[in-house]
Amino acid sequence: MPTLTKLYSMVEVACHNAPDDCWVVVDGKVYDVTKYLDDHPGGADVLLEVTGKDAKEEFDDAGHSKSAKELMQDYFIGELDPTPDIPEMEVFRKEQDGNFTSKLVANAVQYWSIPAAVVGISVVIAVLYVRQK
Ligand code: HEM
Repeated sequence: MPTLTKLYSMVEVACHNAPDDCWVVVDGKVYDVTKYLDDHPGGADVLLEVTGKDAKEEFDDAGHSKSAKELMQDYFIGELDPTPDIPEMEVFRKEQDGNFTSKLVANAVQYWSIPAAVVGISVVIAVLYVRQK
């Protein structure tokens, strides 16, 4: 039967970095070694040095035995989430200048200048036409 494996981000793992809350990552697997600190034959210090971090290199350097690797399973709590962190979306808002009058003027210029020019030119042409008669 398939089992559900909990996924942890590296950000979350990094929060468990104390002697009373000590997680380590080895080969993409997350271990809570808090209760093993005092029993670890390599000492608590080496584990505390890599707590909240990926300790694959240090773990391999120590040349752990097969039985040590089997023992690790007792402390396994989940796997590292392979999904890359998605940067938070930034919301861009057009600057609000808050000045009502200047906005009104800007809108008037934008939307009324052409019709007003057309009307003005038409009036001038009409006046000239009437005077000629
Ligand atoms: C759940 C995780 C771990 C378990 C269960 C574990 C278990 C053990 C065991 C049983 C030994 C005795 C030697 C052997 O049988 O290989 C040992 C030694 C050692 N471990 Fe770990 N270990 C763990 C994680 C780590 C990590 C992350 C590091 C490095 C940061 C580390 C560093 C060492 C060192 C330096 C020794 C001493 C090696 C020696 O004296 O030759 N261990 N460990």
